[in-house]
Amino acid sequence: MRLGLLGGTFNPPHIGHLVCAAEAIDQLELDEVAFVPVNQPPHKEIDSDPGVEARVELTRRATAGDSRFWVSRVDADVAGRSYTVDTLQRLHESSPADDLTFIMGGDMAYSLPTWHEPEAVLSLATLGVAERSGIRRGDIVEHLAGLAGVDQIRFFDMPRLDISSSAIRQRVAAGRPIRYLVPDSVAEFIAAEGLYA
Ligand SMILES: Nc1ncnc2c1ncn2[C@@H]1O[C@H](COP(=O)(O)OP(=O)(O)OP(=O)(O)O)[C@@H](O)[C@H]1O
Ligand SMILES: O=C(O)c1ccc[n+]([C@@H]2O[C@H](COP(=O)([O-])O)[C@@H](O)[C@H]2O)c1
Repeated sequence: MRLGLLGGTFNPPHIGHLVCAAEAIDQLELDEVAFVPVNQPPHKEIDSDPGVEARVELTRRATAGDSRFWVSRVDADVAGRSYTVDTLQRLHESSPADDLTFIMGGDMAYSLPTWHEPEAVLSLATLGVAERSGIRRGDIVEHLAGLAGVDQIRFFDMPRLDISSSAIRQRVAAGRPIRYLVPDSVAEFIAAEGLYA
């Protein structure tokens, strides 16, 4: 199977994540996309973290309407920080026949040289990079030149959606609406649990 992986904090998931995954399936010819909520990302503290179980539940709700999407606990179950190279290694060991594509927004691709063992990441998976926030593929390729396996990167287009989880949290805190920016079932859980208020 050609399996896409979209890793993130998903605090909360929003339509930018869903469009990104759907466009990756379409343009990179993937069969499915597993959303991978991370317990603790390697490079940042999670702002207003409701806990990994709440973020897993939010991600389940966000992906429930599409049979090609599912939620993997491979990083949620790791105590402490998880590095993508380890995540890919675990997935490769559990399903060696799967062809893995690690999907990310262009902003994340730019940071790849600072990741833990980026060349090993590129040896374990294709990188599927969405152009986002005006970051151009030429700039990314130039920035990553010199990394072995950089030819493993595949780009795909998506409509620019200027939406981020931080902006959603700020809206909730300010009492502004988030309807249409997140699936209704996500907004309902945020309201019911009083998240980000
Ligand atoms: N609007 C968007 N368009 C395309 N890709 C996105 C968008 N928002 C997030 N992504 C990508 O989804 C992945 C997971 O992102 P993450 O869960 O950290 O969301 P975020 O909105 O960037 O969060 P935050 O605002 O809290 O930093 C990353 O690869 C990120 O680049
Ligand atoms: O492995 C690394 O060094 C590494 C560094 C930065 C980000 N990542 C992964 O990239 C994904 C998106 O990160 P973020 O910050 O948008 O949540 C998520 O799965 C992170 O674990 C991984």
